[in-house]
Amino acid sequence: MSSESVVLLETVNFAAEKHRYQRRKDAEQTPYINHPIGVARILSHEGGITDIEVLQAALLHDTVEDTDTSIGELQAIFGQTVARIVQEVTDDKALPKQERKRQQVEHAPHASQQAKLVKLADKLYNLRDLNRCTPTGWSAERVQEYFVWSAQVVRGLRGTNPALERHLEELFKQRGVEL
Ligand SMILES: Nc1nc2c(ncn2[C@@H]2O[C@H](COP(=O)(O)OP(=O)(O)O)[C@@H](OP(=O)(O)OP(=O)(O)O)[C@H]2O)c(=O)[nH]1
Ligand SMILES: [Mn+2]
Repeated sequence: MSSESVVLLETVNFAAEKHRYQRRKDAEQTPYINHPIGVARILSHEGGITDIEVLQAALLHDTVEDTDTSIGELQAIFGQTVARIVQEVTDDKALPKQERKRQQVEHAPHASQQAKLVKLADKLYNLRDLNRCTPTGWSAERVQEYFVWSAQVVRGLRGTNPALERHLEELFKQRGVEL
């Protein structure tokens, strides 16, 4: 087996252990790990991305935001580049939700190319997930608002990956949201 396959298995195993007790917000309570795996898979399968550190960061992208994982821990195990990409896509959960959402829009254009790729795939996965089913307790208005806010973030990520951006554009168009 190639050394990159070994690295990816170590990474997906780490993420699976960290997200072990988390579930998605859908009625079936899908295991949360399906999301980071799906984000990494969008990057490789649809985005044509082969940069191993980007794929690792995709697998780990919600560990710091949503589990007890620290950036230092990621740096020690997976190295500085992977840790830095995850840091760039991690929201500060100490901030009020509205401020967190505003900062994503503000920070998107200044992120590294690697972080922009992870962000694009994250949004693409979550928007497709919203089309698949509505999270428990979400109104149709809240779903539409998530599309409108996502378009504001994606606007700042443009010029990064044509294939992913084309898919996102189509999803916004279906919702009547201007990109
Ligand atoms: N569409 C969808 N999303 C779900 C589901 N379960 C969990 N999520 C997560 O919920 C987040 C979006 O919900 P919000 O209410 O806007 O945000 P919050 O959880 O941070 O408060 C996303 O976080 P994120 O990945 O960190 O992205 P971001 O939206 O914060 O950028 C997404 O991964 C689900 O069943 N469907
Ligand atoms: Mn995510």
